[in-house]
Amino acid sequence: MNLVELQNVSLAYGRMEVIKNLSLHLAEGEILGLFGHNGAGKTSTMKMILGLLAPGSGHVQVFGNTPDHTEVRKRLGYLPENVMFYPQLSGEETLTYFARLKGAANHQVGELLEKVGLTHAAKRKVKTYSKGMRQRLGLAQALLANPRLLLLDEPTVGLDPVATQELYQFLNELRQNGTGIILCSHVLPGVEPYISRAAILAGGQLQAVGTLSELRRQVALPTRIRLGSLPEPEHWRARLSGLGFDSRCIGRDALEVLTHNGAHRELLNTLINSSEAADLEVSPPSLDDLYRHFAVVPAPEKSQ
Ligand SMILES: Nc1ncnc2c1ncn2[C@@H]1O[C@H](COP(=O)(O)OP(=O)(O)OP(=O)(O)O)[C@@H](O)[C@H]1O
Repeated sequence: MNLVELQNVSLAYGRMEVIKNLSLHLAEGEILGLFGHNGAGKTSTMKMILGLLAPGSGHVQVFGNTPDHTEVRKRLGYLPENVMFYPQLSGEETLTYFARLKGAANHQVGELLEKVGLTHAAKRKVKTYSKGMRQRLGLAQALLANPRLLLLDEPTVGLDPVATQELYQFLNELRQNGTGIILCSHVLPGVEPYISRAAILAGGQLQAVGTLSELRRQVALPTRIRLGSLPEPEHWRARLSGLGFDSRCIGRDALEVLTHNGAHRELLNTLINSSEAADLEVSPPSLDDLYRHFAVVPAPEKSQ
């Protein structure tokens, strides 16, 4: 059974339709990256899964039930885009409060504070927390009661690079234990290795969904080859041009070549057999490249 199932869902605020005929699912043990421009409809989609907004048409099911079902709420964790807490409560009091609301065991409070690296600040009032600390507390709150489904809206906002990587590794562990995760982020490179599938929204419509390999097969985007540590980049540029490859200089001693239709294999053969073999980096189209290709906003609906 899918943890989340959206079938032909549409949603309007007043007369403005912001989600159009959206069908999407999330299986157990999957991390689905939900991507799109500002105003694409990511948060609205999450709110429908949470039962905070009802679709105008179509169906939303969570664990096979309607989202407002009490059992659904108990097994769901949510980190909103803007985390808000009572400023006068300490981190520990905040988490204890949410633990009571969610029926989570008390020992989870200390464990989760430890997990998100806030033990040292547990007794401090939340109003003295930095942005990243509030975000960590928000994550701890979302993880109370061991949810089977996690909805994370921009979870890495305010986190430093190490904390961001730790968060993704932790989400990966949860995924391996069967938790399903939907996460929205505008920072694509960091999340790329961790998502099972990407769903790309633009103007409230699903433009593409699939694993990165599936999305790559749908479009003919170039493979990037970067040649570094070249003693004479201009010499190499001319040589590559003779072989029919356009390249551009990157910094003092590197070149980048964009190859199409599998031509990177031919180029790699040539380069590997060269006596001056340089540092080589081969990159298939990235999540960022795919996003730029698919997230095309219909003109009248551009970013709000
Ligand atoms: N309460 C509301 N009332 C009216 N319109 C709204 C409301 N909330 C969102 N919208 C509109 O719905 C559309 C989708 O907004 P939503 O917040 O879902 O986008 P998003 O993809 O999460 O954007 P962002 O990346 O900026 O967070 C936007 O056009 C937005 O202006």
